[in-house]
Amino acid sequence: MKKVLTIAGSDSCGGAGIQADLKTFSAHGVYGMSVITAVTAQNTQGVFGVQDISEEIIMNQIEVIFDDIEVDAVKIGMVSKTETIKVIHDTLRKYPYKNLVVDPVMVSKSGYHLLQPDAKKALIHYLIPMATLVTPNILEAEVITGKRITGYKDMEKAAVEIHQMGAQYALIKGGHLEGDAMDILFDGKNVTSFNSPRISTENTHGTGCTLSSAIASNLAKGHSIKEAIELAKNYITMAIEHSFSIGKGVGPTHHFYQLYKNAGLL
Ligand SMILES: Nc1ncnc2c1ncn2[C@@H]1O[C@H](COP(=O)(O)OP(=O)(O)O)[C@@H](O)[C@H]1O
Ligand SMILES: Cc1ncc(COP(=O)(O)O)c(N)n1
Repeated sequence: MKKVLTIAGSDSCGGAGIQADLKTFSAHGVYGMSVITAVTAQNTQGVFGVQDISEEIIMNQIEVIFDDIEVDAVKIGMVSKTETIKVIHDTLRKYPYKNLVVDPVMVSKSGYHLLQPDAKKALIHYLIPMATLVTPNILEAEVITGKRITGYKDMEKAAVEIHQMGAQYALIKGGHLEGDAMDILFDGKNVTSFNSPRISTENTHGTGCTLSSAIASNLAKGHSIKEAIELAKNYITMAIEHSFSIGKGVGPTHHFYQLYKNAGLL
């Protein structure tokens, strides 16, 4: 069985973060492991508290996994602050990690800053060059490139620019624009777009976490980058179609092995 590691924050209500990642891994039939960077007190309405995990324990978690287990892919999500980013960078570098998907999580759907504003530079400097794939949403791509993104052409330019910052591939997610939900990949040579009709729902808590974990699972299974994204795009579209309300705010996406198996996605 393929083994996939998420390095991310815990979301107590289970819609995003480590919990979404592990559910996505299970639905893909890969074995999920986790390094927790921060614990959030979060529900569908917002983030009400954050406790960052010490650098020492983050380092310990990464080391004991890699010292013991062969890891087929790694996904990085919420990294909170500069010290967290540095310790992840310094520790991962000691190992032959592969298929590293970096989701540069900055602000939650509920508007909470999950990355301290002064840590953006460190994320760009330390994590982007390590990445096989970086998956920013529109706001994150704007912050990383320092340029406004209002449509397809801007997304294309941002993907090229993020590739030039050292990521092997860059996927700009269009979930926050209008019209179809279109994501744009730059692979160093060509631009490819991944399209799906926009689903009318409020329940999109954890969509970015789910997409990046699905891509990491598919890369671990040996799919090419384009196949991995194409399959993950189908997965997230279905997960949003089957999303549901669990509280008073933004509900989660759906992860159910049999649903995806029946749809021929696994
Ligand atoms: N309403 C929607 N309908 C269909 N796909 C969506 C919708 N919202 C987001 N997506 C897709 O979900 C994935 C995550 O995108 P996005 O929501 O932009 O990321 P994030 O959670 O990081 O803000 C992308 O593939 C995007 O195109
Ligand atoms: C621990 C954690 N990680 C990531 C997200 C981003 O997810 P979203 O953008 O859907 O709020 C989150 N809310 N919480």
